[in-house]
Parts: sequence; structure tokens; C-alpha cells
Amino acid sequence: MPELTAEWQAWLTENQQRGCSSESMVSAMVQAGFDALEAGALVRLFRAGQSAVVAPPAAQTKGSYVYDAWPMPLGNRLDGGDRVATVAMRCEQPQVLVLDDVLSTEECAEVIARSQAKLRRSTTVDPSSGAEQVIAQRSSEGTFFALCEDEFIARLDARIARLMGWPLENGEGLQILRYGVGGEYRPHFDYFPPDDPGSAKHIAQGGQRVATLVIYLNTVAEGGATIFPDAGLSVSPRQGSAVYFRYANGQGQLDPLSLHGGAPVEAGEKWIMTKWMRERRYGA
Ligand SMILES: O=C(O)CCC(=O)C(=O)O
Ligand SMILES: [Fe+2]
Repeated sequence: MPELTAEWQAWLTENQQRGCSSESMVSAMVQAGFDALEAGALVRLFRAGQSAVVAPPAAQTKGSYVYDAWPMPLGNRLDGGDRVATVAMRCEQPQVLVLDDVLSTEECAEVIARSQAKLRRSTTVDPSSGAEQVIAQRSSEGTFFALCEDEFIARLDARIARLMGWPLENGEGLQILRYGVGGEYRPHFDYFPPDDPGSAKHIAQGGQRVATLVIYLNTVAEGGATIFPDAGLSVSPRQGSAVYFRYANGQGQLDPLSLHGGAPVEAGEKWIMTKWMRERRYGA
């Protein structure tokens, strides 16, 4: 496979400036002998403004992000204060944990019941303006709970913060999503791409996102896995379990291997509750 030489980097810059699509850049790179997956990852990284793209080839997609120690004490069990979760799977690069018993069946049902009434079509952040927008990439409905908005939510917020080994006040309010059959969330990063003009507005409050916990509120009949395409990982949604992943280290580097998405739901529905943690205190 060709190396990502200075010439190729200049070529990426030039084509990006000319407004070429990622697909056309990837196909030109594949024609020149790059592996399709590698070319896709390089173009994505380049677009996300990752400095990793200038590193030597071996480090382009894996090597340059420095993995900090896990922020929580890890054994077979993980103490959430009022409930003990079980560690079902652990991956070091990217940093991913699958946890069981994060929420009880009753708690999952209560979150769903409270959310059902106030669901709205999900939005994403427009990269250039920072505005919220409805896009086809994200076919789900959602709602939010403000941080510690009542006793029940406060108990969950506190447990989740403890499981994530991160200060409660650095957390955004819990987000609930419901996907129907065919509903999906295409692969994306949870961090705000530093070079997108729209990111500044989001990073100004609480800094960058550093880690995510996606909790499954129901067991999905078929499909709906949380996928990490560049890491080759896939987590099946089971009620009360969760997937944790961390993508920003103490130096402010971002892990491109944290690319992830929600695969299409094939049967039944999928309900999740997501917590995003920031570098600093998030709320007022
Ligand atoms: O639906 C999933 O499994 C992933 C959700 C997700 O990526 C997110 O909420 O940021
Ligand atoms: Fe995500």
C-alpha cells in the first residue's frame, strides 16, 4: 500500500479545498493502491482535522492517540454507589467497556415511560453553523432529562458518573433515543471535530466531550447493535447493559478509533439512554 506522503497530504488538502466529496477522494486513493478501509479512515480523519493524518503510515489510524489510564477502578465488578455493575467486555484500543446490570428492569421501564410522552425527532449539530438540524443520518426520536432534574434522574446521574469515573457536574443531561425498525445512527464521533467552525460554540461550555455511556433500555429483537467499524467491534443491545467508550485524553488528543454508530434495527424497537461527559463542569 502507498504511504501517506507529503504529496498525498497536499493532494487531500487541495481536493478538500476544491470541494471534492469524500467518496471521490477515497475512490481516487483506492485506484492508486490504498486499501479501501484505510483510505476511508484517512479521508475521514483528514476532514476531522486530525493531526494523526500527518504521522507515518503505521500510526495513521491507531498509533498516535495516547491512551490514558482508565478513569475508573476496573475489576470484574464496578461500583456505581447504589448498584454494582458487572464488566462483561473490555477493549484497550479504543477504550471500550461493556457493562451489565447498570440499570434494573424497573428503572429501564420507568425511563421509557417518562420519555414516551415527550419524544421528538432527533437532531445533530451542523458542522459549519453549530445549529441543531434534523438529518437522515440519524433516524430516531429523542428527549432529554436535565442533570439531576428530580430524585429518580439524580440517582441515575450519580450512579453513571461513578461508573464512568468522572465528575457528576461534567456530565450533560441524559439523552433518550428511540429507534423503530430501520432506525439507525450512521457512524460518527461523539466529540466535536476541532476544526469544524460549529464546534467552538459547543466546546465553549464545558470543553470537549471525553467519554460516552450508552445504556440499553430494552433488549432489541433483531439488529440495532452499537458498532465500532474501524475497531471491528459490535455490542448487542441487552436491557440494563451499557457500552462505555472514551475518546479524549488529558492532552486533548481525540481517538479516531472511537468512530461508532447504531446499526439499523431489524425487528422491534431500540431504546437507549446516553450520557456524555465533558472535560470540565458543563452546567451553569
Ligand atoms: O444507538 C447507538 O447504539 C449509538 C448511539 C450513539 O452513538 C449516540 O447516542 O451518540
Ligand atoms: Fe455517538
